[in-house]
Parts: sequence; C-alpha cells; structure tokens
Amino acid sequence: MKELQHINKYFAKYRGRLLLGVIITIAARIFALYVPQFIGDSTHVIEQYINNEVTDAAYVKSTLVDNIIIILGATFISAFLTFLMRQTFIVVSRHIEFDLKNEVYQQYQALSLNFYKKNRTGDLMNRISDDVSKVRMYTGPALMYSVTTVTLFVVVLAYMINTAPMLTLYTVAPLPFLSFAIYKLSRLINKKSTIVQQYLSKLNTYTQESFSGISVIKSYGLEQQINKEFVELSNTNKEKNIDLVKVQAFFFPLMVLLIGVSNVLVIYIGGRQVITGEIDNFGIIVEFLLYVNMLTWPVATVGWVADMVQRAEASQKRINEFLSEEPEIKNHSSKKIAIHGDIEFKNITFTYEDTGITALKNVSFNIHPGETLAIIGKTGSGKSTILELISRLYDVQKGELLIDDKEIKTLPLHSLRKAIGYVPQDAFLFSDSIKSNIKFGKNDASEEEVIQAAKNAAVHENIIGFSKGYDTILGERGITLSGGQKQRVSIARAIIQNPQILLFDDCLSAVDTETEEEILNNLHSISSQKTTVIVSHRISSAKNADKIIVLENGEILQQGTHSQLITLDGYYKELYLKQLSEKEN
Ligand SMILES: Nc1ncnc2c1ncn2[C@@H]1O[C@H](COP(=O)(O)OP(=O)(O)OP(=O)(O)O)[C@@H](O)[C@H]1O
Repeated sequence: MKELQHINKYFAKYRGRLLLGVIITIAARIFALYVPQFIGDSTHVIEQYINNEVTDAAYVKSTLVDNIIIILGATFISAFLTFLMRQTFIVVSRHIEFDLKNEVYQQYQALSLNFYKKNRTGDLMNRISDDVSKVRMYTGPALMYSVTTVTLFVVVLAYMINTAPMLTLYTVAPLPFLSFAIYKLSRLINKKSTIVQQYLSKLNTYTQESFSGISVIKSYGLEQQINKEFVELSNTNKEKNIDLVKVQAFFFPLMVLLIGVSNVLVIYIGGRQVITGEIDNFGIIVEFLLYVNMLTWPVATVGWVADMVQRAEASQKRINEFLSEEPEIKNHSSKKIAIHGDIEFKNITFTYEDTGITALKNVSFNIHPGETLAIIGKTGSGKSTILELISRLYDVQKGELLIDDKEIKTLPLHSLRKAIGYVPQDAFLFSDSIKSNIKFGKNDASEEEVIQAAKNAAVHENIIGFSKGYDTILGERGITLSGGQKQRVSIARAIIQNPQILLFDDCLSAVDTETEEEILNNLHSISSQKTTVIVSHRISSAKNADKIIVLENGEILQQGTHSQLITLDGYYKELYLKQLSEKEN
C-alpha cells in the first residue's frame, strides 16, 4: 500500500463527499436489515397460527399487512440509499481519476525530450489510461465494497450473534472459503485478461500500421501476406479470449455453490436446533437464510477487492516512477522578460547521453539581432543540435551558451521559448484545420494575421485552392498535404508569433528554388530586426546570410560570408559548384 499513499491527497481533497458516502452506506445497510427481520417475524406469526398458538386470524392478517408495508418501505429506502452510495463513491473516483490523469499529463509536458526517448509511446499511453483506470478501481469500487462489507458484517453479524450464536458460527464458517476462492479466481481472471489485452494491443498496432502503410503494402503487392499474418494474430487473440471465458465461467457457479453450502448448513443446523428446542422460533431459520444471502456478495467482494488493490498498487507504482522523474531542463525563473536575440556559442561540446554521440565539438560563433546565420553541413554533422540547444531542448554540458549575454539556463524558460519560432525538420501538423495549425503558434491571432503568415510562407495560394480553404482539415480525416506544403504551413505557424529568434531546420528542402527564394525574400523583410538561423543543405538558402558556418562531424570547418567562402577551397565551394552545375544542367 506504500505506492497508493500518493492517492491519499485526493482522498483528503474529497473527504466531505467520502464521509457522506460512508454515512449513506451505513444507513442503507441498516434499512436492508429490516427485510429479513420482518420476513422472519411474518413466518413466526404464521407458524404460531398453524400451531394454534394464535387463533385470531384478523390479528395475523393485520400483522402480515403491516410487515409487508415495512418490508416494502425498507427495501425502497435501502435501494434509494444504495443508489446514492454509488453516486457518491463512484463519482468521487471519477473526480480522482480526472485529477490523477491531469497530474500525469502535466508531468509529461514538463519532462524533457530525453525522457521521451527513453520511454516508448505505448508505455506513456498505458500509464495515463490503463494504469490510471486501475487506480480508479481502488478509489471507487474497492473503497465502496470495503465500506459496504465492513458495515454489513458489523451490523448483520451483531444481530445474528444476538439472535442465535451457534447457528451464526456454522452459517458464516464457509464464507472465508468463498472469499479466498474468489480471490484466487480473480487473480487468474486478471492474469488471463492481461494476456488478452496484450494480444489485443498487438492486433491493434498491427492493424493500425497496415492501414498507415497501405500504400507500401499495395505497391509491393503484399496484401495476401498481410492478410495471412492478420488471421494468425487474430486466431491467437481468439484462443486467449476463449481461455479467459473458461475461467470466468467459474465465477458465478462457485458463488452459487458456496451460498448453497451455507444455506444447507442453516437449514440442517437450524432445523436440528428447532427440534432440540435450542431455537424456539422457526422464523429465525428463514431470517438466517436471508442473512446468508445478504452476506455472500460482500464476502465474495473481499477477494475481489484484495485483487483490485494489488493491481492498483502495481499501477500506481508505475505512475509514481514517472511522477518522481525530475525534468532535466529546469526553469529557474517564472518572470517574463524580453529577449533581444543576441546568441553566442562559446566552445560548446555536446554529447547525446543515450547514444554517446558527440554531436558538437568546441563550437564557437555569435549572431546579433537583425542578422541571419546559415548553417551548412553534411547529414549528421550537428546542425539540428545547434538549434535544439538554442531552444533549450537540451542543456549545454561543456562550454557556454549566452543569449543576450546571459547564460541560457538563467533565463526564464517560458520567455525564451516564447521568443523562438522553431520550424523543425519533420514538420508535424495536427489533425485539425489548416487555420488552427497556423494559429497554434498564437491562439488569439486574427484571420488577417493567419492569412498574412501564410502569404509570407508562400502557401496562401495553395490553401485557397482547397475547397474549404483555411478550414480544410488535415491528417487522417482530411487531406494530405505535400511535403513542401507541410513545411510552409509550419513556417507560417512559426512566423505568426512574431518571434525574436527564428530557427529553420532544413525546412525548405521540399520546396522548389523559386518558392524558396520567395519565402527567403519575405523573411528578409519581416525579420529585419530579428535573429534568424537557417539550417540547410542548399547554397541557395544560405547565400544571402550575414554569416555562414560549415559543419563537419560536429566541428566548424569554415566560417564567413557567401562571397568569402566561394573563394576558399573546401566543402562550401565544392557544394556551390556542384549545385550550380546541377542548376545549369
Ligand atoms: N536526439 C538524439 N539522440 C541521440 N543522438 C542524436 C540525437 N539527435 C541527433 N543525434 C546524433 O547526433 C549527430 C548530429 O545530429 P544532428 O541531427 O544535429 O545532425 P544534422 O546535421 O542536423 O543532420 P541532418 O542534416 O541529417 O538533419 C548525429 O550523429 C545523430 O545521429
């Protein structure tokens, strides 16, 4: 239960409602107790009438009518209170589930990129959905059934012992076995259903991938093979399900068997006690039969609850592992400050912890507001890493990164990120309208601002060509944009925030050179006071930059302007001549 202590703060938050739930549960059980009592009393009156101990038929009749009214009233009140009990406990558990999900999600948002690389997406999804649901079972049903069982036991047992102590002992004797058997069975059912879940998730992933990659499957003519694999997976899934159903089928027969044993004991022992005169009233046997049936379900739930708690504990342990994870990128100030965009790299060496790859080696350069820096280099030379360090997606390990002459770690993270418009290499767009995707960078942007950003990114004409224009839905339910269109929508998303620093990571690679030229010209006019960093493989993107650096294996090989670099032998000149001849051909 150590792990589940994390939930106590939520129990404290909803303590008022939980207390109300407990009171309602106790009241519901007390009213439920009237039913067997008055049925027993009615049986006793009939017994007395049959034995001629009572001869007044009118009296018997009126007693029975009174009892029926009481039984109906008590049943109705108990049922209504049971309804309220569920409303209280289960609703609280839904609130706790909501709070816990938000807590986990907030933590996910706070954690750094490295965390996402260490953990698989499926795992992250499972903790926020599956594990939180299992913890909810602890905060809701498990709590509710525990309160019900304890209340019922205290109230019913006290009454039973008071009425017939020996008979009580014999009657409740099989109940612990029932509880234990249900516990064992629940464990087995859960084990089997976990296996079913695993196969189901395999099947889902397989199906989803085959839909996403349908064009590859069709173009390689692999439909038959994929079909065969699907049938195999589906078949295993079916077998595991049948396995589960077999075990589940034992649940109710087991309960009925044990209730039956208790009932037989009540009739046998109770009957003998009536014969020997230990019990003077036949109604008690009827009353006890009803008590046994009342106790059976709560006793069965003890086993069930024990299993639920164990599973919740395991799930909360997994959740706690994530919650205790410290974000690697720490924010030291929540102040809002203006960032001007002076960037200086001083002897920076950076190694990715997970791969051990040193992506930057002793890199130094600076750039001021109003300037454009272009970074050119072969694939894997460390270009993107420079942009990731400026956005503080990773922290510098060796050397100094200064923004506005201050160490980047000392700047308020929110102000820094707000001041940056970052267009990553693989433009990610949400399954939403084009307008919402552009406005993602600035929620309160007006229609005109969206259009202006799209115009600057040279994608406006494409967008108005779609029948729904800016309301065109992208992604699974909508249209698929071309690579170049995606890149330009994501440029529009970055420039709409009017950021002080613009970082473009090879995001013009999929557009033709004329469109590239148009975008660069637009950028030039909107970013005259801003700091712009353009990563590219193309000389055309770099040639107008104020400064160009050439990277190879994480080191700066060359540095200068276009006119300087084309006169120097080296990578830049080679690339320039190669791309020039490609253009001419
Ligand atoms: N997130 C990461 N985790 C581990 N290693 C990484 C990560 N990102 C990049 N690397 C490694 O660091 C080196 C530099 O990568 P980087 O992405 O900065 O290169 P790049 O010049 O931008 O390449 P490209 O032009 O192909 O985008 C590469 O060897 C790469 O494998």
